[in-house]
Amino acid sequence: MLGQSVGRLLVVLQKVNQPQDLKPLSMGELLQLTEELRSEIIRVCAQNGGHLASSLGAVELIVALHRVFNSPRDRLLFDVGHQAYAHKILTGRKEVFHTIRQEGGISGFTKVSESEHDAITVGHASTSLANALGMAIARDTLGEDYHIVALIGDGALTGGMALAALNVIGERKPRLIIILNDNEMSISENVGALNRYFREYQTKKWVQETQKWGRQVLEGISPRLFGLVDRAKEAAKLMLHQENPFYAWGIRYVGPVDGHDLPGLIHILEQIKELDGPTLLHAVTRKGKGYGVAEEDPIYWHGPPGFNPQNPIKVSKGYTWSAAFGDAVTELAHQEPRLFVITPAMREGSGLVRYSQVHPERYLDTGICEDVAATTAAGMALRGLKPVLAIYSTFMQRAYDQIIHDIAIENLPVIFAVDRAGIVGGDGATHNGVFDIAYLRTVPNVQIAAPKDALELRAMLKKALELGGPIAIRYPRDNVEKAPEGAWPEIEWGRWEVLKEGHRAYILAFGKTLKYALEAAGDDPQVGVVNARFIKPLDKELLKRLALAGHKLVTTEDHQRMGGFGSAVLEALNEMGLKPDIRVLGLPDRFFEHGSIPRMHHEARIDAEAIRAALAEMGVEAPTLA
Ligand SMILES: CC(=O)c1sc(CCOP(=O)(O)OP(=O)(O)O)c(C)[n+]1Cc1cnc(C)nc1N
Ligand SMILES: [Mg+2]
Repeated sequence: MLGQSVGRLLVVLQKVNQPQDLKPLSMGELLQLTEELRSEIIRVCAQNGGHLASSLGAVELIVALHRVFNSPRDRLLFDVGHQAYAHKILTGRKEVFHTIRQEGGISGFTKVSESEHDAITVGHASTSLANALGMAIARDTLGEDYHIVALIGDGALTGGMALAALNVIGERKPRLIIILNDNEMSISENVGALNRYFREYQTKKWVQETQKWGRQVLEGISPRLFGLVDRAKEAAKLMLHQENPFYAWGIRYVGPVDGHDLPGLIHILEQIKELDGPTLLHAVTRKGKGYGVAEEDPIYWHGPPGFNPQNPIKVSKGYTWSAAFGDAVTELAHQEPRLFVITPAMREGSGLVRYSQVHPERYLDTGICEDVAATTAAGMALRGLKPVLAIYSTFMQRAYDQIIHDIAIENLPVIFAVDRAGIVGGDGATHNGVFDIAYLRTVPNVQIAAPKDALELRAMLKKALELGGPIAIRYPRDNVEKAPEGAWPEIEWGRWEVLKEGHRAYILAFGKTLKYALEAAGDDPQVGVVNARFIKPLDKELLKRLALAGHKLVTTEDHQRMGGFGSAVLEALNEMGLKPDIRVLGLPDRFFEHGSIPRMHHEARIDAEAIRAALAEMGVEAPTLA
């Protein structure tokens, strides 16, 4: 069942370019608009890929928000921002919506520099509430008057930033509205005590509704009896209300309401906008609403690649580094009973679905809270486990202090399986994993490695378990050749690998840029290639040997040049009093938006052409083709 939205004519949407165009529409037109928005979101996600299920589930909420409030005067904040496709269409970007996440196109998340209607720049979860708090304080301090509404998903609400912001909001009580978009899903099924509570609460709410029905029946029989039931109902409501966690946070709670009931949402938002202080509206939605396959499998359709909207079938992304990690750690856990894997809400993305099924007793999804995940790993390590924290490079930024304070100082045996290291493509600047070498290598005790293939990944994981201490093993968003099951090669820790000899120059590369190095060297006898698979510690012995032999050196990395691997090499050469001719290639000091990874690598000057240019600058010209 596809859902009625596919391929609709955009009759009402033709009349809507800006949010104020919603005001004169009839309820019938608004309802049709929701279907047309769904049709447009499906059409564009089919061609571009993107966050389909999340955006389909938030359509009514977004139409209601733009009907009731007045963006950009009123500030509408979207947590993570991946569910805001309808918002983008309704706020002057209808004509460019088809460029979303494409080279030079609009961002897949809300972005302040993209539109006055985008209140915050996002991509990482759980930031909307603190932003809303700050905006409310600014508004009130400056004596201004406008509404602030933050739409946050149940997954994003598992983030510590969000929960801590509630604590501050509930005490300061600024006038703001929080809409909890509760679809029981993060990317995977949502986790956590709050999530469980909401499920129970909804059941209790059903009981309340049943009581209401019962009251109407009783009213017909005996007003006295009705009075008893009414008092019982009030008591139940009080109990529910007091049990309601937002009550403890000092935040008015309204709900749960049907997040797809557009008239109901508009009505209740009209009421809530008049209230002072903080109000949380709990809206229950269905992820993927209106598109059958996405409703049935919101996990796959959370962020699918392109698809045929008339015949949407799942496509395999090929064998990825994430899958290689998942296979390796699933096998390793059979060999090492103390191994325990933690993911901060990225089970699918980190390749852990099978691991979580094979070793459920040694698997933890903490929800979207990388800080908690890291320190939980510390606690496990302190008491004898060997935790592996599977974490994206970009999201590990959320755990920086925990890595230093809770893990590195005591040199605890925690392995970081750092996925999506490097530029990631469609998700853009908020998701590029291009800072981890810089922010990790300055931390004492932390070691950093980057395997060239799935076999080296296995070798590094196994060796890291033996070595202990905090060890980050980083790998890119890419496909990789599958390693044979049961293959556990040895590796000489800290030693680089010469892949090709050269008599004048050597390229030092690792991870994704290794293929650029091999491409640049080709069969040029002048130029050698080193798999610099250990970033900390460097292989200073080999580095010294190359420098003393008078070789020119080029380093290249899919990471910020500042503070990256090349910086480490320069520091080491300086320490050793060596001054070879060297060029350090890496990402320049700016952000890279969404787009084609190879093209961005080319633009960043870290690819084969840039390597050859650097060699030529040092007098090592590529051999002219015979
Ligand atoms: C896009 C992205 O990177 C998403 S979307 C998402 C699930 C959000 O669930 P929520 O319930 O808030 O929304 P829903 O999809 O509408 O159900 C996660 C975990 N992530 C990855 C992620 C991980 N960790 C952090 C700090 N930020 C993000 N964005
Ligand atoms: Mg959700």
